[in-house]
Parts: sequence; structure tokens; C-alpha cells
Amino acid sequence: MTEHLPFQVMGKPIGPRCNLDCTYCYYLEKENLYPDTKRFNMSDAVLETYIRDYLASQAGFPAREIRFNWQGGEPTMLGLDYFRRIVELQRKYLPRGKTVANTIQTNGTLIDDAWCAFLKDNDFLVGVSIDGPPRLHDRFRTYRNGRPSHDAVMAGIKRMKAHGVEFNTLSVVNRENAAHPKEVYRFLKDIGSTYLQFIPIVERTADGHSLAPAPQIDEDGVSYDVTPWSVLPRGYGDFLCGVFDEWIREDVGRVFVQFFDLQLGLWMGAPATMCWFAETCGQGPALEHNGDLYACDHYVYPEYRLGNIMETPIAEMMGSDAQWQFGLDKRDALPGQCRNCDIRFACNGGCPKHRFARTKDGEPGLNYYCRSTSRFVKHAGPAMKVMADLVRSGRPASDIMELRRTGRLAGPSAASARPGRNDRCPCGSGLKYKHCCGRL
Ligand SMILES: C[S@@+](CC[C@H](N)C(=O)[O-])C[C@H]1O[C@@H](n2cnc3c(N)ncnc32)[C@H](O)[C@@H]1O
Ligand code: SF4
Ligand code: SF4
Ligand code: SF4
Repeated sequence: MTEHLPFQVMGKPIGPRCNLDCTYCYYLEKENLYPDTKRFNMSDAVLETYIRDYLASQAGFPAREIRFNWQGGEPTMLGLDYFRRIVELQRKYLPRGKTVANTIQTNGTLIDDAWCAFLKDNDFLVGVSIDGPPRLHDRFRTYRNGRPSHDAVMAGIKRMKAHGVEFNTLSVVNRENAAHPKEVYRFLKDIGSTYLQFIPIVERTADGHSLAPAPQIDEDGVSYDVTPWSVLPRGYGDFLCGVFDEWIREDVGRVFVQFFDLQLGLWMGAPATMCWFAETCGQGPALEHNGDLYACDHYVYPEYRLGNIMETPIAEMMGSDAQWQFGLDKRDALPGQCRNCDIRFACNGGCPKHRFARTKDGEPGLNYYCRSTSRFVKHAGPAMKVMADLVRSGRPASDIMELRRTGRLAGPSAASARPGRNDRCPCGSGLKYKHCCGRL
């Protein structure tokens, strides 16, 4: 058996089954992978094998906590007894000296008081999918009959808050809500979310989505063969900058936005905390209901199936040449433009799933979101640099808000107005702009 790195599985104990039918959902179509399957619940035998083998596979690594991520489809459709069994099996097989943590990603519509009590008692961290206020959320997140889901999600969130269940929000950035960064951000704050994740959505028509009647044209006149709900690169960049401007004004250290957090880490030279921005990947396989293991949640396709946990130990599949190669390809397949990119440290070419654009020289393999990332880094880079310096000098990153209030630092909008090359850099470093953030 070959060695493997620590890894975290995205578990799909109910496969792609769901009580909602979100227009943009990439996972519902996975039913086609299992055409003869009527019931997608992971059997007790597969569940027990998974929990036993996964815990054993992580036992030798230094991290004390071993994490299980439950997703889908909609995992809460499995019911509470199913999750009680999960906790029981985790206790049974927990290696000495380790602790277990659980996250569950849900649409929130089925969270009642009994669920809340269970989630609280067992310290589950809950991720709730919500795309903003009703007008924006209900545009795509509906039941099969088209009924909106926002009210049900909010009822679930209200209950969780009443029970003191820890939750964060996961919002897809799509063509509609991307145009309203401030409204989305303020809404998420108002409902009590203090940890916000934003995931951009892009689906190519070439992947079999036939609903895009014509190429989608970006504001810059560039044409993309993506679905009408996919956010365009310019729109996603603008969204990130819009949210950043709100956050940096009064919320640093109080509200955690995953993207900003991880960018700050990268500016400080720390390893990426999200695979999209890491140099290599391949440490986040997806486990389907029947024990099939895939290279990644974004690559649940037959050609990326590593095997089945009922036949091959999970550790062996994760140490296989195929999985190593999958992870290294992220770095090795970078096009020239990325290899020579000044902000590669903050991007690393992004997720390979999104690398279907062409570079300025026409080379394939550039990330669709290249323009979004570079726009964000140029906009937020000066402030990121200041925050990184603050943290390095033992001060909290949130001190940046005071520096900006007292005029000792230019705001992001002033920074993005581009000073002259020989002017003092607006980030406050004392260097000339051309020697500091101007190099971006
Ligand atoms: C597939 S769902 C499964 C868990 C649960 N049903 C939920 O909605 O949270 C996991 C996350 O993926 C997001 N998602 C769905 N389709 C997507 C797409 N095409 N691109 C990016 N994210 C997507 C959902 O909004 C949700 O936040
Ligand atoms: S609730 Fe989750 S799994 Fe269900 S359709 Fe929506 S995004 Fe997909
Ligand atoms: S910003 Fe663009 S060119 Fe630079 S590493 Fe990212 S995708 Fe590549
Ligand atoms: S393919 Fe994308 S989502 Fe999957 S592990 Fe790599 S970077 Fe992460």
C-alpha cells in the first residue's frame, strides 16, 4: 500500500436524493450514475465500514480531531435515528487520544426541534444553504412543484438559534444574487450568520446542460458557453469586492468570510485552507451511498471512481497512484500564464474543474474565474497586506478598521483608484506604490 496524506471525506449517505429541486444543483443528476437504484440510503454495513476505516486511516496523523462531513443530496432526509447510529459507530471505533467532529450541510427545511436538540447535544456544526433574501434565494432554490423554500429555511434557522446550535451559511453566487453583494451580505449578517461561505456557480453547456440557448456575454463583451444561472467572471469579481468593502468597514474579526480568511492566510504565507487555492489537491474525496469513492466531490464521474470501500480499504485508494496523480495535476497542468502570474500565491490556478478558459496566448487550461480572482486581489490586496503585517506584529487584523477610520490608511476604493507608480503606496507600508502593491 502506498502512503496517503490526511484527508477529509465528503460523505453522501443519501446519494443525490433531495426534497428540493434547485435549478442549479450539480448533484441531483448523479442519480444517472446508479440507474437501477431506488433507495439511496447508505446501508448499515457500508456506514460501519466507512466510519471504522476512515477513523483508522486518520489515527496516525498528528491532528487530534477527526472530522466527518455529511452532505448529499439532503442528509436530513435520512432521519434522526440514522444520525444517532452514526454517532454510536463513531464512539465504537474512535481511536485512543482522538476526538471526532461532525459537520452537516443542509438546505435547512427539515430542521425541527428534535433535530436541533440532537445537533446541539452532539456538537454538530451545521452549514445551511441560503442565497440571500427571499427574492434572490427563491429564484433557484425551490421544491419540485416550484414552491419557494426560503420560509422553511428561515424557520429552521430560527429554531437552531433558539437551541443554540452552531451554524454557518453557504451561499451560491449565481447570476442573480451576484449583482447584489451588499444586500446579500447584510441579509446574512442580519439572520445571525457569523461565518459566511460563498461558492460561485459555473456550469458549462458542454457538460450536458441544454438550457442555455445562446452564449452568455460578459459585461466586457467576452462570450462564454455557460448556463444562464452561472455567474460571469466579471460579476463574481465585483461581488467579492462589494462584500469585501462592507466587511472591511466594520466587521473584521466579528464576521468570518471564508474567502477573505483564506486570502489573508495566503498573504501571510500560510498554506491554503481551501483546496481551490492550494498548490495541489486530492485530499477531499467523495463517498457515495453504496461505498463508491471518487477523487473529489467535483469529479463524481465514472472515470474518477477510485473503487469501493467494501472491496478496498479507503486508505489504500487514497494512497493510489491515480489519486496522487489527480492531486498533482492541479499544479502540473498549470498554463504558462499562471506559472508566470504575480498573484499565483493567492490563486494557484483555482480549481481544475473551472479551468476551461484560454490564456491571452490561446493556451487552454486557464481558470474561468481568473479575472474574478485577479480583480479581487488587486482590489483587496493593499488591505490584505496591511492586515497580514498587523498580525505578524502581534496585533489583531481588526485594527485595520481603526487605521481606516482615523485616515491613516486609504480604503479599498481609494486603493483601487491606482496611485501613480512613484506615489507612496496606499496600503500604509511606506514604500513607493511601484515597489509594493503596484507590483500586482
Ligand atoms: C449539493 S448541496 C447538498 C447539501 C444540501 N442539500 C444543501 O443544499 O446544502 C451542497 C451545496 O452545493 C451547492 N450547489 C449546488 N449546486 C451547485 C453548483 N452547480 N455549483 C456550486 N454549488 C452548488 C448548494 O447550494 C449547497 O450549498
Ligand atoms: S437542496 Fe441541496 S441537494 Fe437539494 S437540490 Fe438544492 S442544492 Fe441540490
Ligand atoms: S489569477 Fe489567473 S493567471 Fe493568475 S494564477 Fe490565477 S488563474 Fe492563473
Ligand atoms: S478538483 Fe477542485 S474541488 Fe476537487 S480537490 Fe481539487 S481543487 Fe478541490
